[in-house]
Amino acid sequence: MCFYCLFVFYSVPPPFAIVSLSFPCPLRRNNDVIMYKVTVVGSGNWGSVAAKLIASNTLRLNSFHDEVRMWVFEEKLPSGEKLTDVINKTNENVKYLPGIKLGKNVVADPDLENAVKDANMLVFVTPHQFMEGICKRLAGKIRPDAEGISLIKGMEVKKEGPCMISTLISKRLGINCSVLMGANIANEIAMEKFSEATVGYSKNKEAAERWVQLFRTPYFIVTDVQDVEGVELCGTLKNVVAIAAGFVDGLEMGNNTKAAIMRIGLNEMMVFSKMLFPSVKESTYFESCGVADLITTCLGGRNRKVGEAYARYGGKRSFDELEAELLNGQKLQGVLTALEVHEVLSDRGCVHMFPLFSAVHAISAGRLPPSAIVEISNEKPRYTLHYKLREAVVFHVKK
Ligand SMILES: NC(=O)c1ccc[n+]([C@@H]2O[C@H](COP(=O)([O-])OP(=O)(O)OC[C@H]3O[C@@H](n4cnc5c(N)ncnc54)[C@H](O)[C@@H]3O)[C@@H](O)[C@H]2O)c1
Ligand SMILES: O=P(O)(O)OC[C@H](O)CO
Repeated sequence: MCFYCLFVFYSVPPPFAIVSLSFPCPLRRNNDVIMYKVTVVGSGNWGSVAAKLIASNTLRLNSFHDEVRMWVFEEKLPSGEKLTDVINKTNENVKYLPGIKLGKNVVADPDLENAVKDANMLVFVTPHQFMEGICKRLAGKIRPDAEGISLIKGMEVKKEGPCMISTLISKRLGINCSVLMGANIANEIAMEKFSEATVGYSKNKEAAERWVQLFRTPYFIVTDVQDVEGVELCGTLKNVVAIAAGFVDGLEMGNNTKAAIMRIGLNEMMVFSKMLFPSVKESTYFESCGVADLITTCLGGRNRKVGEAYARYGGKRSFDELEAELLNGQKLQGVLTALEVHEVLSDRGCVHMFPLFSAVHAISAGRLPPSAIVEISNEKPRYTLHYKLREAVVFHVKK
């Protein structure tokens, strides 16, 4: 029900309200049936901004239910109040997105099963390490006609091999799952500064277009590409490069070195993606999810920030400690992803093809000093990009 209808419902005496509500709502452009109900699973920094973007559109678009439910991993604030209660009272996520109103139609809900039960559009946006547990809890509890989208930048490595988060969601919940990635530092989008994003889908173009409609605003431009793996791997792997960029900042190596790290990183991202999924399109790297996200994350992201601090302390303080000190409950993805990438590379016997990814893992695991990150950029490249791409694909086919 829209705000006008709610107003009629509560302020007009019952018999007249029923008559009024049986006419088409004057605030709706036509009398479409409302078909889609959205729940956001996650309420961190990006999760809260995603809820804000979506909530501004569900109010405007006929086919979406106005209310947007947002699942909150409940926690107590220093005041003793519950985060969910404070969000619902103030319309602000005071811990993960202070100072920004989410929209009155965002309802925070600490009960995961309750939050998803009526939704047929599920937006997943939690740190990737929590998704396995969340999927276990949700299996069999969601609508069978639900569609999913993952905004999560990360992957899992299982015994059977690497598993993208959208695949985990698809398999565990039995639903189609697209992805949305891009140059999207959440705090900037919260302030409605212009940015772009990419929706990646595999088969269902219609669903992808609906996601574009749900997220797109005049300041948040979303396009779709048929390359779900390419888009998701861009978002996942750039976090490893961002850690490297942070090391370079901490070592005060300057802009040329950082640009070199970004170039080498992009190269490794492309080769790694092709190795896992030969179908990944090179053009995807020129969408917002590719080179643009790599740039923004290496300039202004949280992975970069904590990587910088790690190098400034000469590797003497752990990432966990620095994350807790600098990010107030927000989570880094890059260190865990570097480990996951390393496991894939070791398993396939091709660590040597990825000196930057491997150095980030070795440094963050404390086996090399932060300065090792620039030593690898002194190495003569042993392959051209095309040679590497070919080798990666051949390797994949052999496996
Ligand atoms: N913040 C950004 O700028 C940004 C932008 C684009 C994509 N992303 C991606 O979005 C995803 C979510 O990041 P975010 O920034 O919204 O989160 P965040 O790092 O700001 O917050 C951490 C969240 O995890 C929750 N949490 C803590 N323990 C948990 C548990 N055991 N189970 C479930 N949840 C738990 C916290 O309550 C909080 O909501 C990540 O994959 C990130 O890479 C973030
Ligand atoms: O702050 P980071 O490093 O998690 O990066 C945020 C976004 O992914 C940038 O698009």
